[in-house]
Amino acid sequence: MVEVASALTIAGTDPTGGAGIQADLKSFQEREVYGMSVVTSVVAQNTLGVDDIYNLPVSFIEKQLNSVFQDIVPNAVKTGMIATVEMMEMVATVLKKQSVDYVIDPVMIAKSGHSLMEEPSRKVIREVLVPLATVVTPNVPEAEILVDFKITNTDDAKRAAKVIVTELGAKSAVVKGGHLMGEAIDVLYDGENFHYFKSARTDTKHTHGTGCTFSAVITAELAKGKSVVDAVATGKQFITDAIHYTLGVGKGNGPTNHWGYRLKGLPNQIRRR
Ligand SMILES: Nc1ncnc2c1ncn2[C@@H]1O[C@H](COP(=O)(O)OP(=O)(O)OP(=O)(O)O)[C@@H](O)[C@H]1O
Ligand SMILES: Cc1ncc(CO)c(N)n1
Repeated sequence: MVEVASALTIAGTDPTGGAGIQADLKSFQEREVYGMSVVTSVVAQNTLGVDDIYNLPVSFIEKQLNSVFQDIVPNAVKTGMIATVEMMEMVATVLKKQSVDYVIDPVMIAKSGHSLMEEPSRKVIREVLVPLATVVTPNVPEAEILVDFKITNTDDAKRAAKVIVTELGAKSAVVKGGHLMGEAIDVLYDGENFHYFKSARTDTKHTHGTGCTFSAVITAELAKGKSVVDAVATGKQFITDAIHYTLGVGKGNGPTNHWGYRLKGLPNQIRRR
C-alpha cells in the first residue's frame, strides 16, 4: 500500500476533456494525488465554444458531496464552475463543516466568451465562498469583477490580489496574467508578501482550460501538504509546460498538454494519429 493524498474538485464538465472536471482530474493524476469529482453543471462544450449548460439540482450536488465526505475526506478541495447562488450557498455550508485547504477558481466566463456563472452569483461568490478560501485564483476579468476596478498591468493585479485578501477575506489570492500583455506574470499575495511567478508568453491560441489546470495543480500540491507559495510555483511550472507542449487537438482553442512537463528539453513535435 502507498500513502496518498486526495483532492476533490467541485465543478462543471467539458466532454472534450480540456477544461472543467476533466482537466482537474488529469492534473491531480499527474501530480500523484488521488482525484475525486462532484459535478455541478453538465456543459455541452468543445474547443470552439459552449453549446449548452445543464445545471444539476442543488439537492443532487449535495448528495454527491455527502457521498464523498462520508467515505473519503479529501485533503484539499477545489471549486471551479458554480453557476448559481443556490449552489454556492450549499457548497459553503458543506465546506464550513470541514477543515480542508480550499482553492477557488472563480470561473465566470469561458475563453470563448460564454458565461458559465449566472449574473447574481458574481456578487455572491465574494461574500459566500471567497472568505472560506485558502487561495483564490482569478484571471484578470474575474478579478475585476471581484474587486470592482480595472486591471491593465501587474501593479493593478497586485492591488487586486491584496484586496481579495484584506477586504474579501481569503487567506491568499493569485491574480493570473494570462489576459495581460508581455510576459505571463501571476501575482500572489499571501497576507504578508507579494510573490511573482513569471514565464515567457507562448504565442498560441491553445489555452482552453489553462486556469482549471493551474488551480487543480495548486490544489493537488496543497493536498500533499505543500505551502501556498510552493503550490503556486508548481502550478505555474506545470501550466507553462502544458501550454508550451501543445497537443494540436481540436478545431478551435485547443487544450493544454497535461503531460507536457515530461517532455521538457525535447523538441515540441507531438503528432496526432
Ligand atoms: N500564452 C501563454 N503563455 C504562457 N503562459 C500563459 C499563457 N496564457 C496563460 N498563461 C498562464 O496560464 C495560467 C492560467 O492563466 P489564464 O489567465 O489563461 O487563466 P484563465 O483565463 O482562467 O483560463 P481558462 O478560463 O481558459 O481556464 C497562468 O499561470 C498564466 O500566466
Ligand atoms: C466546466 C468549465 N469550467 C471552466 C472552464 C473555463 O476554462 C470551462 N470552459 N468549462
